[in-house]
Amino acid sequence: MTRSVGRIFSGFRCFGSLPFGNPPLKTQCSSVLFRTTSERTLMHALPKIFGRKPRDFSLPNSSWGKEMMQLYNHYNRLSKETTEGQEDHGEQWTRLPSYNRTLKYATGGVYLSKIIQSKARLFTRNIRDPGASFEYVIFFRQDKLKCACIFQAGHLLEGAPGHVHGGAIATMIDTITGTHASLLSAPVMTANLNINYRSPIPLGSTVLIESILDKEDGRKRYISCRVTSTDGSKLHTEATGLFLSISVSHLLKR
Ligand SMILES: CCCCCCCC(=O)SCCNC(=O)CCNC(=O)[C@H](O)C(C)(C)COP(=O)(O)OP(=O)(O)OC[C@H]1O[C@@H](n2cnc3c(N)ncnc32)[C@H](O)[C@@H]1OP(=O)(O)O
Repeated sequence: MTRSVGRIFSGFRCFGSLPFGNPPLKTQCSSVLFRTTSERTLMHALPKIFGRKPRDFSLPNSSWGKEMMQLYNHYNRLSKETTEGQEDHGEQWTRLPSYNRTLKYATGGVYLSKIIQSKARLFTRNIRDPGASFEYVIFFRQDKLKCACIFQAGHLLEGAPGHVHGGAIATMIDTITGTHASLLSAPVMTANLNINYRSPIPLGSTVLIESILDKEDGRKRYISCRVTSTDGSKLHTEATGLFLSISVSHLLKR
């Protein structure tokens, strides 16, 4: 039990950055998660245990439009160039892989059924039809002071006719600011979100969501966020969030 809780905690440290996909994250997470030979063996056996390698939802698919692809290529280029050139570590961006069963994959399949029900899926990744709901990819800067998310809103996210539902926008804001906070000090939970909706987001369009760390104070992380058009000229939404780092036992309380 204690060991399982320990592994879950390790998994949370990689909450937004899982041991598959991007090489820098793989190194970071695997050093935490798979220290023993048996754990490494388990890691190699994972595809057999789960049948196949989990789908990384943050990679391009056929539904991604021109703007989504342009921005993705932009951040991807910055990630590769700075990684290869080792020029400026502060400006180095990294793509975060994204799975629909984050904690299960982050912990190499070791989890407590009390926390993860077998049918549980990450809210933003539970519709497999490409382009129907939340298409997004998050990049973070290596110094973790800034995250950038490219978000294309699918037809299932309608609120006001022809526009994205405010709750869907809030979900994306919680996702990027929560991911940002968890990169700084996982595990975290959202304590407060304040959102101002400034201009509606047309359904099917692509927007840029950027988050910055405003302040750290003990267990508290204050993160603010702006949703804009991809060229930054139009402000759609502004938000601030407070995230509190928690102990794993907090999640076991019922
Ligand atoms: C991969 C995708 C990532 C997505 C991330 C999504 C994350 C989520 O959505 S989490 C789900 C939504 N959030 C929740 O359900 C959280 C529910 N709330 C809770 O569990 C608890 O209230 C929790 C954990 C936030 C805080 O509880 P606890 O750890 O006991 O802290 P507590 O002792 O009450 O407060 C600690 C400090 O924070 C402050 N604080 C707590 N809540 C708030 C709040 N809402 N507003 C302002 N300050 C607050 C307290 O005043 C206190 O301040 P100080 O230390 O200066 O006295």
